[in-house]
Amino acid sequence: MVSHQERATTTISSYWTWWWEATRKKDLVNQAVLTILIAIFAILWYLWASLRARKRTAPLPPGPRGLPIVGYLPFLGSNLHHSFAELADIYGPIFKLWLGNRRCIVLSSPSLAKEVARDQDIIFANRDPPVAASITSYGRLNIVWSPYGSYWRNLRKLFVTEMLSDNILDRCYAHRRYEVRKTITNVYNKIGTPMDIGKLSFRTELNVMTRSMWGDTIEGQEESLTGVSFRELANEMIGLLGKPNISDFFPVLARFDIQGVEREMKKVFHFVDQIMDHIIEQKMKLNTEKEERASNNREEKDFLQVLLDVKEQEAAEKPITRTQIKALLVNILVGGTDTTATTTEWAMAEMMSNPEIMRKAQEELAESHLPKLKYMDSVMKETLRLHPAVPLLFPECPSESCTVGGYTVPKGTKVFVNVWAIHKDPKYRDNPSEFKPERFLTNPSRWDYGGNNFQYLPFGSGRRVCPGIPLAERMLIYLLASLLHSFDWQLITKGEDLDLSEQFGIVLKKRTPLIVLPTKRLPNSALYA
Ligand code: HEM
Repeated sequence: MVSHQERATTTISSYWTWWWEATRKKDLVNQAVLTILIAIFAILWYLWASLRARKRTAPLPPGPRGLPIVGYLPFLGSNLHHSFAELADIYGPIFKLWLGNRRCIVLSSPSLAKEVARDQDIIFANRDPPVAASITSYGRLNIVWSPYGSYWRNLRKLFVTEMLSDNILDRCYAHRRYEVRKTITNVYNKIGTPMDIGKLSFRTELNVMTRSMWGDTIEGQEESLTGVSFRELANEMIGLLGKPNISDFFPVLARFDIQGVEREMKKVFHFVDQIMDHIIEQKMKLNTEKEERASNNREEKDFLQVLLDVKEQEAAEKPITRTQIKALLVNILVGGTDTTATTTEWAMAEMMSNPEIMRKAQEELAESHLPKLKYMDSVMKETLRLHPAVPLLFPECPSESCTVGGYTVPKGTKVFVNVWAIHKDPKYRDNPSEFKPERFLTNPSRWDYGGNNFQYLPFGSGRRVCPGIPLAERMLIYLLASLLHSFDWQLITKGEDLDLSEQFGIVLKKRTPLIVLPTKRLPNSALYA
């Protein structure tokens, strides 16, 4: 029996012989016929192959149509995460829409979040910074906006090992303690006066962060330097980062800066940059003054000092420039303060609406110390479930076209993961709109912050998961526990229904600030000093 393969080989070789013969004998007719046949065959084969490939490519996800040029922008409400959740109810957990001339895809289920954050994490490890963020990151030189690659990896590693190791965080406890005690004394001195919890938390967390980063290098000097306090500048910067900007939806219009966001940010950032330079110079001056400073004594170093030491190591494998140091410091300040302050405000607001939960948390404080505050930990987890500080994470931008949930996601699409919607999906929890810390008490290891359980992602997941988790956890619990331990809190108008509505931005804020009245709780006034 002659096999198919043998038969095919015989056929090809007989054609080849014919072609060879025709060429040898210079039989031009046969030669031309053959060439045309081969060309036709090649074209047909190419068409057939590309048709098959096209058939195999998955379709784009479904989604609303929108208008020419502006896309779906005019139909979205001010709370983008709510609008996306409503569209997911209609089109399913993966849908596509155009925002201006940017194609966007929104994912709203744990399994889809897993596909991008774990199964295809390298493709989705890139981000697309808004114009304002490009300015505050000195052109993508910080951790959050730098492209995925060795620069990002080294910077993140430096941050995690030099600022976030358990050892260093425990050492920084003194800074947290100092700043939180300062806040408690201030509140005590103003007892009976209404307090804005968001502002109070922001001031405290900002001071904790700056103290951990550069100690008291410029304490009180920044205002005389720029005429504005660092707190006001940080606030303005965060406001501008969260402002919807036409330039981000229509990159071709970016150079016109129609809303002036870029101009405004450059103005604010000029002052921030000045302060950063001043801090670095002061630090370097202090170092030369204290020549015999125990430079090898890691115990004494703050984060800026560690970075300056890396900069000075000329032979360092991965040297760092002054601009990169500034980019990193600003990143940590912006990323670490508003998120923690806003979460503290939400936790207080939810507890003010649920006095029984507040009572249980205060009771636990009377009995246990910080590391053992299981109920308080559940309050924080539940707060971040209902009000995740970054509800759509930072949009990812796939580096190549790929398939997610059976649909094509083209390269360069903006991909949002609606964590807020996942957290409130009744498929995964009972009464999802109810504030109920008890749901985190049973099986707490199932609900860690590390992004391993795709039903709960307040800090994101995958390669670009928030590296600040250990610091955030400590800052959140310590401040909240201190406020509850030292004071009782009342709403200004007794029996008023607290407004718990949200305002979307780079951080998910409470629409109306939480203003409450503190009263003394501890028996001994000396405990407030
Ligand atoms: C309540 C507190 C916080 C929340 C809810 C939060 C949330 C997040 C989220 C959702 C991301 C994006 C993750 C992703 O895309 O998968 C992120 C990234 C980041 N966060 Fe946080 N964060 C908090 C506190 C902090 C703190 C205290 C710091 C620093 C001290 C910090 C520094 C960063 C940085 C540097 C990134 C960028 C990581 C990267 O791109 O590799 N965050 N955070």
